[in-house]
Amino acid sequence: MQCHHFDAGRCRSCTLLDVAYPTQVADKERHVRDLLAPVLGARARDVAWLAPVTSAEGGFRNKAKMVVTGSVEHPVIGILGALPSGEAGGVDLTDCPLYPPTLQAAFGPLAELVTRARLQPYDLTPARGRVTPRDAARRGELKHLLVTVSPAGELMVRLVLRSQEPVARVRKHLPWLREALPSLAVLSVNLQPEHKAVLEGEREIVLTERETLPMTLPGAAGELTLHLRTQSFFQTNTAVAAALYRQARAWVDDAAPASLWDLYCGVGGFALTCAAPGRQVMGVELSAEAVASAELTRAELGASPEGAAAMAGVRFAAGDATAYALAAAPGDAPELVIVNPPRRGVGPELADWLEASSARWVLYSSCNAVTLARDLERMPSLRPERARLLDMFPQTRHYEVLTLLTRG
Ligand SMILES: C[S@@+](CC[C@H](N)C(=O)[O-])C[C@H]1O[C@@H](n2cnc3c(N)ncnc32)[C@H](O)[C@@H]1O
Repeated sequence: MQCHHFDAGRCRSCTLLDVAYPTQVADKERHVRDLLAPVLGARARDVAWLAPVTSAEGGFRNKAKMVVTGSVEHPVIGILGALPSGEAGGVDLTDCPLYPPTLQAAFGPLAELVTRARLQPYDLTPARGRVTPRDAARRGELKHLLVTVSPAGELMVRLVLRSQEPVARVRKHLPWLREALPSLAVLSVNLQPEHKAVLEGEREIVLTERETLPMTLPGAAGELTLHLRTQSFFQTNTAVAAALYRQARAWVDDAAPASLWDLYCGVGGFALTCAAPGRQVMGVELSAEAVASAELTRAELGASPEGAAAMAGVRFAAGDATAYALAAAPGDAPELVIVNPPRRGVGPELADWLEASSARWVLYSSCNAVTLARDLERMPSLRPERARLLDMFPQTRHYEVLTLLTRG
């Protein structure tokens, strides 16, 4: 992949851009095997590694998390980086080649919305000394633009604002935005009043009638449409996410558990893919918005004659995954537990509970092999039997790895 921002030194996010793609994938597989080898010891030889799932080298990111700098008249949508002058400032990344053309095309109309609705970009540089009310007023309103594109090319746009003050102006210009950006499905304002480096706040105001973005993925048996509400996690690379859920479904079907949990379930990708008639499925997730998204998909799938039997046993709950597991006696565990935690891993408490539990299989999907190795160390009774690397994040050192652990 070629990138003029990388070549000019304006953006260095793609740390592997100089490395040929097949070498990136081979290095990642070596990395995860090397990390797991000391933890697994002789058991490392028994792991059946499937060929890695590769990705398109560019245009694969379904979500842009952009900082907005510059002025109302000339907003800069991109990142905070080093300007040629050496000072920190906004770097325009609207043509970043990691985004598909449908996502790149959204930034022109969105920049114009900033100007029309007078959305003063927020000054994200750290405040020096005492901040007077006048300084605070000058610091602006618009912090980030969060844009997600669905496989059908529809968009969810979230404006992260300091306060509610500009919301009426955004509403006023919504009819214009719909015309300028016909692919707009969901527009919302997220309020993040604090002056700190946090991407988004807790409060969300949805300005469109539609509240969810349908993400239609090729599934194991036909298509699967997952609903995505605001404030819900979705895997970054839609095509590789679809492959991840298909692989999970294949391994779960081989194990054929009568009951399973999907911990850290997000909008329910694993739970809904792995549901089957007669199978009890419980998804647990911290974000209430993500759980509402998963519930909506379950209801939709359950309304069709083909889906009704599979969805009959599916439930979701909002809450902490570890607390949910620890509230159950280890002997009451389901036959199979899927875990897909954030980068920090499942942590010692949940790993110890899984180790002591009656679960016969754990399907662990990890975006950080360092914490995966640490968690596996605490689960010596659960032996990785199959594993597969899925290259969710080309051009970077990151990757996803899925492994099926079987109680030895
Ligand atoms: C890597 S994402 C996986 C989401 C989902 N499995 C998927 O495929 O899209 C991790 C998820 O864990 C959720 N999460 C973070 N901390 C959690 C916790 N303590 N308990 C439950 N869920 C949590 C996040 O909101 C996020 O949706």
